[in-house]
Amino acid sequence: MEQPLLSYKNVYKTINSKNILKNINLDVYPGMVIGLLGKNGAGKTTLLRCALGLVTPDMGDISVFSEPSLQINAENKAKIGYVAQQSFGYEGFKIADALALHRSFYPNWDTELETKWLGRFELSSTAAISNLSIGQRQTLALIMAMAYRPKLLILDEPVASLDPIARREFMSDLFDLALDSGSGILFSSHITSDIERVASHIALIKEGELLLFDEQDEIRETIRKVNFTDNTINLTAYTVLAQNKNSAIIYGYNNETIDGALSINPLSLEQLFVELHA
Ligand SMILES: Nc1ncnc2c1ncn2[C@@H]1O[C@H](COP(=O)(O)OP(=O)(O)OP(=O)(O)O)[C@@H](O)[C@H]1O
Repeated sequence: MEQPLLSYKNVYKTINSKNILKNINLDVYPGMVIGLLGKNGAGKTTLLRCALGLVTPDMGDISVFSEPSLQINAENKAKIGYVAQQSFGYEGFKIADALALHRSFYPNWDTELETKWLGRFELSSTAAISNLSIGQRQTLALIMAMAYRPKLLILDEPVASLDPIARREFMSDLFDLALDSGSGILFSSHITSDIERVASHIALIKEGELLLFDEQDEIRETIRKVNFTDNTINLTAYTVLAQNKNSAIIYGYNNETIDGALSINPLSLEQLFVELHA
């Protein structure tokens, strides 16, 4: 059977007595583009940093290319692309020099892709990195992470500072990369429309818990908001993601009748996100 590129098994992390990650189980396989959606402080960055061995879990196992994440060898490290939420080195460099240095670490560097993206995002190779805007720095960081066609790409809010056109183009490239190179991509975002546009799978994290992880199509088709007056309604056939006196968010709905339901409505990803945080 195909091995996951990245696998979290029963992962817990506590920082300063606060439970930041609670029993995370998640597998990233080749071809998957997983959108990790969660509020500020939900644990997205911590989850991503655990995969890179930058944060050590208290319990559970994380493997990357079937190796423990805390002991990834150099060959496997070169197959991972990572763009952090902020921070970008190469201050004092021109774009061309920074790219030349970065490229020298990666034998599989795709120069054509580099040139195409520099052109597309209007980055001049003679520009000084210290003069770039935040969005331009983010774009360059993305080029640096993607041009060696990593097998596993981990992106922490990769497009937050990009304008809508750049975001759209970058997101579509991301999807192509996964399809062309059989890579797996795990990216965090608050922007539900971006996730809807490119993610094959959605992982929804709330207060350190993965509430939902599945194919986007499955989520779209089987998530419903059920309204009712009598909260003895029987929803045991479904995964209930949230419930109050008069409504519930259920998962696994297949167009059947639910006795006692006043209405059963589909939800967009944004509506689902809002409902789960109400
Ligand atoms: N090194 C740390 N020391 C103390 N608290 C931390 C540390 N790292 C993370 N946390 C806490 O863990 C929680 C999750 O943080 P994390 O950065 O993973 O969230 P996030 O979902 O990425 O948030 P955002 O969308 O705002 O980037 C937050 O409450 C944060 O304050």
